[in-house]
Amino acid sequence: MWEEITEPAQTVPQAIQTTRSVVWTEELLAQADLLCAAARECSRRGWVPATSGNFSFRDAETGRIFISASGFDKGLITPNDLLEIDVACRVLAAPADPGKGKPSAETKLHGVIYRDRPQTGAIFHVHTIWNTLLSDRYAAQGAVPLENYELLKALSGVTTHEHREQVPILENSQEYNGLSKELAAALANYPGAHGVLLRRHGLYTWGESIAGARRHLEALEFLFEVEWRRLGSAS
Ligand SMILES: CSCCC(=O)C(=O)COP(=O)(O)O
Ligand SMILES: [Zn+2]
Repeated sequence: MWEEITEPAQTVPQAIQTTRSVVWTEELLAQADLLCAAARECSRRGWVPATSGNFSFRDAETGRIFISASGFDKGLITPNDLLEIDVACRVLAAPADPGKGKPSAETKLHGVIYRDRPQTGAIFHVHTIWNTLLSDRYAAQGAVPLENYELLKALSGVTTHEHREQVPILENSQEYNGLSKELAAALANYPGAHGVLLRRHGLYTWGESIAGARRHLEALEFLFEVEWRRLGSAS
């Protein structure tokens, strides 16, 4: 485990006016624990280096959304590092620790996915070597094609390896209003997609539950590595 480093975040989201701390029910806290365990596992696998990555879940019963705070080591995340937001990405409640009072810089992207994929129960964002390389390699084509792999069946709704999964690629940007519109367009243009890549940045994937999002993440990252190695051995 890395020692905690308390450097300030490089990207500073909007200032937050919040007067209350997150109120956890037993059921929500169990989900928060699951999300944080998955995020820490991503860190152990080297998928969220140097404070990158962000994670959220939406409770199916209440519609309440919780997202990771910005700019800290996600390998150390606990439920105390989650903020509650509404569908418009306004902060409703924050951790008591003022250093954790800002939601992910990429909160708006989570909001677009929850809005435009209404069945979504969790969203994971990771920066891996394979997704970063492939997002650049296929940028001109606009999407990474993954086809005829057995592990495609780990993606919800896919029942055969004879499937062509397209993972759309967006140009990276620090301007999140514009990027949100690009993301909404990609979700509309690729209705079957289980993830979206930001070029030279990372992957967003989601699922109907935390376990579903985690399964999609593992499958896509496995397939990205296979695809990159296949391209290398083919040239
Ligand atoms: C050093 S990572 C740069 C920001 C980023 O891409 C990311 O995934 C983490 O941002 P957050 O505000 O969610 O910590
Ligand atoms: Zn990122």
